Amino acid sequence: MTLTIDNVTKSYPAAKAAPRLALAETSLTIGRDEFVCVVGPSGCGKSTMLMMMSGLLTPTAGEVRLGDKVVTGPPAGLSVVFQDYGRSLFPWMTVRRNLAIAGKAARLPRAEIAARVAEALAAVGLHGADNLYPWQMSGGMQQRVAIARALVLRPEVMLMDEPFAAVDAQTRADLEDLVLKVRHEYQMTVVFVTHDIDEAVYLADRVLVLQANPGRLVRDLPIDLPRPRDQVTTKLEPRFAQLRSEIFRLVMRPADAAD
Ligand SMILES: Nc1ncnc2c1ncn2[C@@H]1O[C@H](COP(=O)(O)OP(=O)(O)OP(=O)(O)O)[C@@H](O)[C@H]1O
Repeated sequence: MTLTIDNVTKSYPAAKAAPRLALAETSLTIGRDEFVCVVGPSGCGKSTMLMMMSGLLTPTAGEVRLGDKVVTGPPAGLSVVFQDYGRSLFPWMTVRRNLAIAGKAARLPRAEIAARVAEALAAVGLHGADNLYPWQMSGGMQQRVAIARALVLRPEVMLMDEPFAAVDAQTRADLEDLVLKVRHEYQMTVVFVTHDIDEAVYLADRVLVLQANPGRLVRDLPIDLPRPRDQVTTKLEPRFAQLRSEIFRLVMRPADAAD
């Protein structure tokens, strides 16, 4: 399904000041099966854009569409994974129950939920972890559980908001490869917000660069690196370094610099 942002503006009300313009007049289309990373300095509206795609926030002007339907609340066929797995998983529930709850909310039959939970746990490499509690697992394992829970819905679109920002470098590299694998297996469109430019270049088919004050899209850059990707050889490619420098310059330049 195509995800469309059509001339979207978002401002937040402020108590004793003019509303804060978080994202200004932004338009873009994300095609089926694309992997799009969103980068930009802090406060440029990355999470705001993602939350409007998820239907958890409403645009002040313009519209978001999934397929030909305007997004007015959390749509079917779309899952979100947040950075803070500690808060998004229920610590008093086993892994199996944490995943099953997503299927119950979608009113799936019990047998279907059980099959999807097993499938999702196998997809993230946690086969056999059903009866553990989140607090018995490492941060990386908990984020795998959060990804598995998103997969239970077999989403067409997965939105990820800095999902690997809180884990160590090796775990992060493993999780990056995991997300490339499950994206392929579940044939999902992925929109992935990150502060890490290397991560964006490694994962994405396209990188969207935003700038702040107000948040706006300044570059939509195709990532022409060969697939399948590999943490060592891909990151040592001269083209990887060129793309990373181009994006770094865009992210770091002053917001009022001419295009
Ligand atoms: N609920 C809110 N109420 C008021 N202002 C908000 C709210 N959420 C975000 N903002 C403001 O909107 C702007 C964009 O915020 P947003 O979190 O989308 O940026 P971001 O690029 O994701 O930032 P970061 O990289 O630091 O997470 C910021 O100036 C932020 O302070």
